[in-house]
Amino acid sequence: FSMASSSGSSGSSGSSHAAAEANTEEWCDVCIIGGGVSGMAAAIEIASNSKEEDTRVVLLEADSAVGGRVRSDFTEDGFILDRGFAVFIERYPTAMEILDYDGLELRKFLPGAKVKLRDDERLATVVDPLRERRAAFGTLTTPVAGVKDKARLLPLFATVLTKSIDELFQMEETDSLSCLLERYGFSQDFVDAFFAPFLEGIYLIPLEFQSSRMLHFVLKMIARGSTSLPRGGMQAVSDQMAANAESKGVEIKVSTKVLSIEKSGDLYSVSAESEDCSTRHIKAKNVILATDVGVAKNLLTRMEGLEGIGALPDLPQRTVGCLYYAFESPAPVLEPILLLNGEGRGRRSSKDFPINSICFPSMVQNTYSPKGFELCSVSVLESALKAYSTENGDGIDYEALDKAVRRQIAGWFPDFAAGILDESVWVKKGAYCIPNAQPSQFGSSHSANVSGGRPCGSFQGIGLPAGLLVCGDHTATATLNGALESGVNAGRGVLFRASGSKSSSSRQGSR
Ligand SMILES: Cc1cc2nc3c(=O)[nH]c(=O)nc-3n(C[C@H](O)[C@H](O)[C@H](O)COP(=O)(O)OP(=O)(O)OC[C@H]3O[C@@H](n4cnc5c(N)ncnc54)[C@H](O)[C@@H]3O)c2cc1C
Repeated sequence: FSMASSSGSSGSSGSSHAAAEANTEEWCDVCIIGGGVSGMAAAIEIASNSKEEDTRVVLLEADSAVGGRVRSDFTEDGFILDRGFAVFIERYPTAMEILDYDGLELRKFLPGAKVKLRDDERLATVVDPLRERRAAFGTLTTPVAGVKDKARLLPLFATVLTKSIDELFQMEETDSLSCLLERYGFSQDFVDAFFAPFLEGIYLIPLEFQSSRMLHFVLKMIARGSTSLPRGGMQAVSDQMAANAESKGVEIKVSTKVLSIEKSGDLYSVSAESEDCSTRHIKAKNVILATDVGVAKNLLTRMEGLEGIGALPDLPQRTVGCLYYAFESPAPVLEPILLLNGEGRGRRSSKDFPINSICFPSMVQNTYSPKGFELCSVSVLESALKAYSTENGDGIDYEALDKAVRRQIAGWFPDFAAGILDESVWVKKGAYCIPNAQPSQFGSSHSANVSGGRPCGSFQGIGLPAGLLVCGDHTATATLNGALESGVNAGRGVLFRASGSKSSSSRQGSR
């Protein structure tokens, strides 16, 4: 991450255990590597359902706090900066099972979006017909969509609402762009103005590289429920999971980076380096590898007998950027709604027009800014970030990107332009570039586009020894829900092994 003007976020209370004893050897039943939401879901599943009362579950997290890609920073002057713009999609089935929504104190976005169209100073409003009952269907998307496009929304919504998630994932797969243009017959103009900025903001990749399964899945989730932000930022999701796991006896050790896994007899030996550079060796009956796909591949490849994993093609990863601005109230848009750049090709996610979407998180959840101030979050996709990569190619020219972003926002809100262009009025609070934000969701043999999660006892088709399991969003869908369900799968895999039962109720396969 690269960021400015913010302090670190709070870690889990498990951090107190992180001070390593030098070169000690420990023992546990389950060692979980990675404290993102998938690893924590696995830990909770095991700790909640283990038949053995004294099952010892240890979770090792390389970073200084849990959460992985679901983290926030808290500035000293009272702003919450999620590490990349993210929303909480309430309808996710596994999130509904695992998380305490009341505890998150969610505040909802308005359904729909406001869209900046080319050559139109006003922002057009797109209303979700299913939840905004006051809107007559014909006026839903004016002026974003023509009459034919409005009519074509009906079969799309009928599909996502009448089919179950599993049925949607079983439909013939194509890329999302072909699906929208050819299967549903939408016009290119409507796709460019609405679907592209909306969906690409969620999946971080152009529609042609995105599975139609994900298109149907995300539309179903959004049509059926609300999107929202937690009171404590997205980090609250991770902190709640960590607290839940710890309350059930899981030991979370942060600042503990796993260097290797070895199999010795029936046990695994996990070596990890702590912050003070001491090494800890943990013997475990079971290991769950809950890191991102790149780290998982590296650790597995170095294990005896699994060297073949190294020859597998790397799963492409998607990068996303996010800029934050703080300014005195009022915000240019007073409703809690997402703003999309619907200006079309060449004027979205390009060098001169880098913005994909904008949000004022403080209008959704007022904890995101101190009283009297607002926060603006600007999402910038990979193609625009590339246009601002530094000469040596390993960084982003944030100063130039910031200028282009301000110019573009000022064009959207001419009445606020002077303040937006003035760095002392709209103060840049943070700039993030998140590489490996999401694994590819389409086009390779192990894309992350599987409902329920792939079998956790293998890595991209290569079987793993008993007791070694893999989870993470790269094994399901590249979403919070995918990560959670893959973690539950892996947890059940461990429980199944412990039970020694032959009758499979585990989720070694799909849920
Ligand atoms: C900016 C952004 C916005 C997003 N927005 C949304 C959204 O709106 N809706 C949605 O559904 N999804 C969204 N996602 C996707 C979602 O956040 C991820 O799919 C999910 O969080 C992945 O969780 P995970 O547990 O699989 O992996 P991770 O979160 O990557 O967790 C892996 C953990 O392993 C740790 N680790 C790595 N190496 C080691 C090691 N050697 N030893 C110990 N620990 C290690 C890492 O530090 C990390 O904590 C977004 C992602 C990003 C980046």
